[in-house]
Amino acid sequence: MMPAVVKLCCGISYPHLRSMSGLHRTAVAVIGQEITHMKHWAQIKHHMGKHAEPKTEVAVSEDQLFYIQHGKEALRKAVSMLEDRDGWKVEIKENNGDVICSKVIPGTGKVFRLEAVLEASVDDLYDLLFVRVEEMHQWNPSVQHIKVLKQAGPETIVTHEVSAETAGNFIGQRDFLSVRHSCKQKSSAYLGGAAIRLESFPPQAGFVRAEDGPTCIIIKALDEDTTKSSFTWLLNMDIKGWLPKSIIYQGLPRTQLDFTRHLRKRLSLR
Ligand SMILES: CC(C)CCC[C@@H](C)[C@H]1CC[C@H]2[C@@H]3CC=C4C[C@@H](O)CC[C@]4(C)[C@H]3CC[C@]12C
Repeated sequence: MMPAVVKLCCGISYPHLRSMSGLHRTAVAVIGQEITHMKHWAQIKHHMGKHAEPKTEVAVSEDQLFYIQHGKEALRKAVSMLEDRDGWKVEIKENNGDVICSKVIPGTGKVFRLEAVLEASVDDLYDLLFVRVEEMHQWNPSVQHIKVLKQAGPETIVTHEVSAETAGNFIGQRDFLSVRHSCKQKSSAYLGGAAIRLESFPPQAGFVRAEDGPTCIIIKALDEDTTKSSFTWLLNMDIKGWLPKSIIYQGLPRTQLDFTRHLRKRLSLR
C-alpha cells in the first residue's frame, strides 16, 4: 500500500518538481533519500525476522541492523575469497598436517588461509571462538584482551581486541575494533568479521589501530567423526604502522600457527 501511495504522490507532484530550483529541490531530494532508506531498513527487518526469530517480534534498532548488515557483508566477502580455489601459494606445511597458503587479491592485498583439523566438535569450537570470545586471553597469550562492546542480536557482536606485546614478534601491539557475525548450522559454523570505525570508540592513545577483514573462520564437522572438525581461517589484516611488508608477511602466518597451537592446547585441557 505504502509504495503505491508514494508512487501516486510522485506522479502528481512530478510536473511541479521539474520546475523547482535551489533549496526546494535539495529538500525534495533529501525526502526521497529518506524514503529509500525506510524501504531499505524495512527489507532488512523483514529478512531478519524470517531467519533469526521466526515467531517472536523482536525490536531491532537501526543501530543493530547496521552492525548485522556490516557483519553479514564481511562474512559473505570472506567466504567468496575462500571459495575461489585458484592462485593460492603454499607458505608453510607443518608435520601435523596444518597448511598455510597465501594469495594476493587485487584491491585487498595479501591474505593467508590456514587449514587444519581440530579434535573438537563444531559446537565446542563455536562456543570457544564466538560465544566465549572474551575469555580468549586465558588460553591465547597472543591476545591481551577482547571485550564485547555491543551485542546486536544473537549472531552479531562488536568487539574491541588488543593483541599482546609479544604477538607477531616484530610487529608490536595492536588494537582492533571489529564487527563479528556468526552463522551456526548443525554441522558447520561460519564466523565472519571486519573492522569498523566508531566515533564512540576512537583509536586508543599508545596503540596502533589495525584493521581486520573481511575475514572468516569456517568450521565443518568431518563426515566420519563429529568429534573432529576441519578449521579454515582466512586472515586478512592491515596491521598499519611503518613496518616493511616483508616482515609483516612473515609474521602473519606465524600468528596463525601460534593461534592453532594455543587452541589445540586449550582443547586438550577439557
Ligand atoms: C600481528 C599481530 C599484531 C596480531 C596478532 C594477534 C592476533 C593473532 C589476534 C588478535 C585479535 C585476535 C582475534 C580476536 C577475535 C577473533 C574472533 C573469533 O571469533 C575468532 C578468532 C579471532 C579472529 C581472533 C584471532 C587472533 C587475533 C587476530
